[in-house]
Amino acid sequence: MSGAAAAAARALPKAVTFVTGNAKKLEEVRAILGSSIPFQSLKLDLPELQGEPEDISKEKARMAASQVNGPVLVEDTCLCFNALKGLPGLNNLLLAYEDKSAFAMCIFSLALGPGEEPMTFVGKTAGKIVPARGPADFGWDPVFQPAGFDQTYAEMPKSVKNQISHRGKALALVKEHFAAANYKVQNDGSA
Ligand SMILES: O=P(O)(O)OP(=O)(O)OP(=O)(O)OC[C@H]1O[C@@H](n2cnc3c(O)ncnc32)[C@H](O)[C@@H]1O
Ligand SMILES: [Mg+2]
Repeated sequence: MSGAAAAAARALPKAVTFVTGNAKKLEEVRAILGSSIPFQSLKLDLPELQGEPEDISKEKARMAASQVNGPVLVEDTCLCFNALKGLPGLNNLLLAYEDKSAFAMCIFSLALGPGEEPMTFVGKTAGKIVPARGPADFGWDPVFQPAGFDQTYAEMPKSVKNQISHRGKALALVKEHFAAANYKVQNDGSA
């Protein structure tokens, strides 16, 4: 991707499709992107893949782009306390460990269409695992307390979470990319 400086506008056949089956994610992505990147959302049944997070994400984007036959954005998130990925009983498992540090990581991959090499955008937020506090309506939000804050993700206002979160940071990079790449949508998502 080197040397592709402030390019001429690249035409996209339609608006970007954000592929997810997770309503809470979608809510946050909507709030963070606002009107900066026009997108529609779609739930696709994609196989669960194995491998390195960035490779998984790229492969997910490739599959989604061929199914959608257009530009797609996909996202994978993990609470990276080694292998423990927000499983029920997480807290009890972690009682056995002295080190409660963790980080939330979000990887977005953007594929502009079928056969196009996906680009990835990673956001990380460091913190620690704590006994659950706050509303339990989104995954592991109640047990993740970001570094420098005394509230868990679940306790803080959404606007604060979105500003400092793994997802917010990754989407800031996506936005930068869109601003620099100057994509032009030919048919504004009416498909
Ligand atoms: O369709 P996709 O987009 O893949 O959605 P998913 O629900 O499968 O989402 P992931 O595999 O990326 O996420 C793994 C788990 O982490 C949870 N999760 C993702 N983002 C989170 C966040 O910001 N806060 C708390 N939990 C989150 C999510 O609810 C899942 O249970
Ligand atoms: Mg998933």
